[in-house]
Amino acid sequence: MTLAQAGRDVTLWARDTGAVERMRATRQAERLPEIDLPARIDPVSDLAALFDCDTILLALPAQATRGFVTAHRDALSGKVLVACAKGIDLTSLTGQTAIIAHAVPSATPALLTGPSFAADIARALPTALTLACADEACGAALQAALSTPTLRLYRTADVIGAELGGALKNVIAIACGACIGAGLGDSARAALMTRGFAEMQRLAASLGARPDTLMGLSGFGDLVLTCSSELSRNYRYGLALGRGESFDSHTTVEGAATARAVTDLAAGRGLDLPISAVTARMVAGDLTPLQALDALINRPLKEERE
Ligand SMILES: NC(=O)C1=CN([C@@H]2O[C@H](COP(=O)(O)OP(=O)(O)OC[C@H]3O[C@@H](n4cnc5c(N)ncnc54)[C@H](O)[C@@H]3O)[C@@H](O)[C@H]2O)C=CC1
Ligand SMILES: O=C(CO)COP(=O)(O)O
Repeated sequence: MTLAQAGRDVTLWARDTGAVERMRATRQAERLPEIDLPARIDPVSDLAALFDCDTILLALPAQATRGFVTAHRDALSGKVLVACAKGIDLTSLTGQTAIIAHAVPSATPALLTGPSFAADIARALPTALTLACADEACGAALQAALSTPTLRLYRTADVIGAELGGALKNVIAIACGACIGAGLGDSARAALMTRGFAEMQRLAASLGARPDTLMGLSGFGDLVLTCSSELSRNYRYGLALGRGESFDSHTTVEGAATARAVTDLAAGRGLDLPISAVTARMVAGDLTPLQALDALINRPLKEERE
């Protein structure tokens, strides 16, 4: 939307031919109601249309990326593939760019991440994001190509750090939603955000991320947004958990699978990540929010820096 508003031609591929036909007919997308698609967006359902595109943004749920890039590795060969998903793949326990690199070795993987709700960007509200690419020349070219008058991109070569910030904040957002949903208050949420951020930094450092990346838009920035806005699906899912209500199972909630992945990664590294661990158990239905609180608040007292 923002690229088309800025005058670039955009091909929008989707697998659902009915949805594509409706987008072509109504010039609106069902997930972004009441916002008109700019004329420069061309919705298509034939993957062959991507053969002419040298840069492709992949906006699939994180757990779907592996299957998609593996199935379409020939069509994606040699392209610049920009992952937009925020999650850790449960099978490989890796981020999106490692999945792309493994499935399509001839592609150049990159990542677009940071605090942004789709509806805000589509409405041309001001937004700042992180563009991460290990190939620095490609990263600079992408930064220029994907920035618009309302979307300001910052660049980094620390792909691991940017990926982990975006993935891990979703787990903490579920915990924060559960906290508010269970009526535990804003002070408790601030504690969860802060101690949750410490867990994000600890795991990211053990996986090779640069500390300053976690302090940036892709880490701290997205944590703040996702833990404090009811526009976030991860936060709303947490709210439902806290209230003991059900949640629409068709809605993409990346933090649910990533909480499990974080538990596996932490176990393999001997890391203690208590908020992520109780969140994974709440998601699995093994712990109520009040039992989670009990488990966290009764831990042995310690120094804050530990
Ligand atoms: N919606 C938002 O505001 C933001 C979303 N993201 C991230 O983008 C990723 C996708 O999120 P949304 O677009 O919001 O989710 P969504 O659930 O609205 O859309 C995902 C789309 O992928 C399609 N899809 C699923 N599996 C597929 C497959 N195997 N092949 C082809 N298409 C498939 C679905 O049919 C759906 O149209 C997530 O990781 C999310 O964290 C990141 C920043 C903001
Ligand atoms: O990543 C997002 C905001 O930056 C979107 O958050 P949700 O997936 O929780 O809706």
